[in-house]
Amino acid sequence: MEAPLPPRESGRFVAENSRDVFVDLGGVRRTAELLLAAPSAWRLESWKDLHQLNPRAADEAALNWVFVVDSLNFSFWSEQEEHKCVVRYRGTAYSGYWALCAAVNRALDEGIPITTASYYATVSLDQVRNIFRSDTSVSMPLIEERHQILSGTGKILLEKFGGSFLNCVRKSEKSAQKLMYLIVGSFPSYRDVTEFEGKNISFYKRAQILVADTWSVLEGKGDGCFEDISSITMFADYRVPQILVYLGALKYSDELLKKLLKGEMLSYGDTQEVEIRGCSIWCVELIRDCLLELIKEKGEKPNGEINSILLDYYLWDYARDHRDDMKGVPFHRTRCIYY
Ligand SMILES: Nc1nc2c(c(CN[C@H]3C=C[C@H](O)[C@@H]3O)cn2[C@@H]2O[C@H](COP(=O)(O)O)[C@@H](O)[C@H]2O)c(=O)[nH]1
Repeated sequence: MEAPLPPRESGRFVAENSRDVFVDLGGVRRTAELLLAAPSAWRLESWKDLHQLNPRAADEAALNWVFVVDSLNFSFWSEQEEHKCVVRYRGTAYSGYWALCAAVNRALDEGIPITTASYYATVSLDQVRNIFRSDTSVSMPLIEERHQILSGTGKILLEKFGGSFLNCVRKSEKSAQKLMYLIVGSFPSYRDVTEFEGKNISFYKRAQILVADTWSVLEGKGDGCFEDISSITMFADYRVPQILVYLGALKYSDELLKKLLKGEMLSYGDTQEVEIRGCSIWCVELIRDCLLELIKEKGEKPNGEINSILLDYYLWDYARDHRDDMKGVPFHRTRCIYY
């Protein structure tokens, strides 16, 4: 099989050939203007400042936390919004992605070394059920897949990288692209690839967010000082497309919108599912270009990196904070281990 197009080129190819999802340039500009007004929010330090469950440190243990979390960072949506997995941790109830982080931190507090490869390489399904137990009657989705991925990934990390993700990062020689391809080459569950209009394409959503979270947890310094970090695209999940539609930067055909409003599921690799993910990647690339233009027009210099990672983080957090406003805009329901 020929090598898939890299994520950015895949996004562009999908956007140029999409039939049910469209980038709206007026909405792209309006979203760039919204972001321009909030420069303090989308900065690298926000990864720790805004999120109490993220590690405070920038050391090997923090990296191994990021690695386990991003290996399991997929598919948290529930059939009914009101019945979902919730993890209570230090007095706060967390759902979705944050329920995963809360469960990892709760396990560590309970003395379970969930971020140590020699532990999770041989973890049992019962132990995984206990670690990710919900405080409601709704369990975290795909718990058996999470067990498979944990033990398989732990074994590979032990065999190839001495049990520490830091060794994998160091092999990338401070290149974000090298690290991304080292991750997808070493760990099968990160191979987020599919076919569209006869071409092999890749979104590598979890591999890209793992590179981004590595950059963030190391605060862009030392082993995390990637000279090509801005080549990483937005992470094609099921939340950022929803906020892009809400902000008018992305549009769905009536037929697709009707399907999503009915709660119909899309399978991983379906044409419309690929169009939503690919157009989202390309849409955020255009928002970033437009934002850089606006800053230049204002005669200002960007303070620090302005890249698709920070825009993605900001949009994802914005979606979390505006969940109620977005009630009328559906997210697409795909059950898979890739996002
Ligand atoms: N595009 C994008 N997708 C992201 C994230 C994150 C978490 N990153 C945070 C951690 C550190 C940074 O500070 C980020 O704020 C999770 N996801 C995806 O969302 C979905 C979960 O959504 P919900 O069901 O509402 O919790 C699921 O597909 C998950 O894989 C992101 O940043 N960008």
